[in-house]
Amino acid sequence: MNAKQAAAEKAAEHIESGMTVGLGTGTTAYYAIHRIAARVQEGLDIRAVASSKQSEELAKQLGIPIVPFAAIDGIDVTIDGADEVDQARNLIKGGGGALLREKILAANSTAFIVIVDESKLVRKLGAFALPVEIVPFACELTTKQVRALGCEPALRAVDGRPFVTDNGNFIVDCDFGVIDDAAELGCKLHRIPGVVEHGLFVGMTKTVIVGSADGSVRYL
Ligand SMILES: O=C[C@H](O)[C@H](O)[C@H](O)COP(=O)(O)O
Repeated sequence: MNAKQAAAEKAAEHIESGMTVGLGTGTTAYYAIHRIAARVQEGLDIRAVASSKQSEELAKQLGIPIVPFAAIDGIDVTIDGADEVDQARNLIKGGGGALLREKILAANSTAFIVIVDESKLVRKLGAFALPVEIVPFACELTTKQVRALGCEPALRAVDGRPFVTDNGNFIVDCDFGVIDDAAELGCKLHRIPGVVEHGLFVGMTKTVIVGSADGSVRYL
């Protein structure tokens, strides 16, 4: 078992029958979805809402009952990965482009469990370029305002074309260097018209499960 799988499988133990479960996105959440699906096959009775089309497809293929966002009024537990985790459990997310739906799930969850391997742990956020989701029609103007906050934004592209999120938006990956005050930066980004959401998750989780290569896990 690898480190991501170890963290994911420990997180899946937190799910009980009757719960509404938020499914994250990415290579670590992938293992959680598989483990949850195995538990569903064993009789676990849950419904789930997915943070991306990719995770929704996977969950459906594996037999997890999926409901749309509009069908729920809250989530019991969301399990998701992260790109960086600092010592105060603040996160950078969005490496896979799913940050908007992920943040909505996290903000509406009683418990938000983050699953990572040791490589994601940092003293301060910022080595990973911060993903910021922006509206396509004002891409240049919005990016200019984001740049004025002190970063070098790069429009995310795939095969030479802008990457488009599940919500029809673009992502700019913003290198701010070390982020001293993530909450303040998050507020500044939210003030820019055209910014839909950013990948700073500040004070949103109390539970980070860190997996190690030997298959052991610890809670941060
Ligand atoms: O948009 C993607 C998400 O925020 C992912 O949870 C994050 O990028 C971590 O992904 P992975 O588990 O693949 O490293």
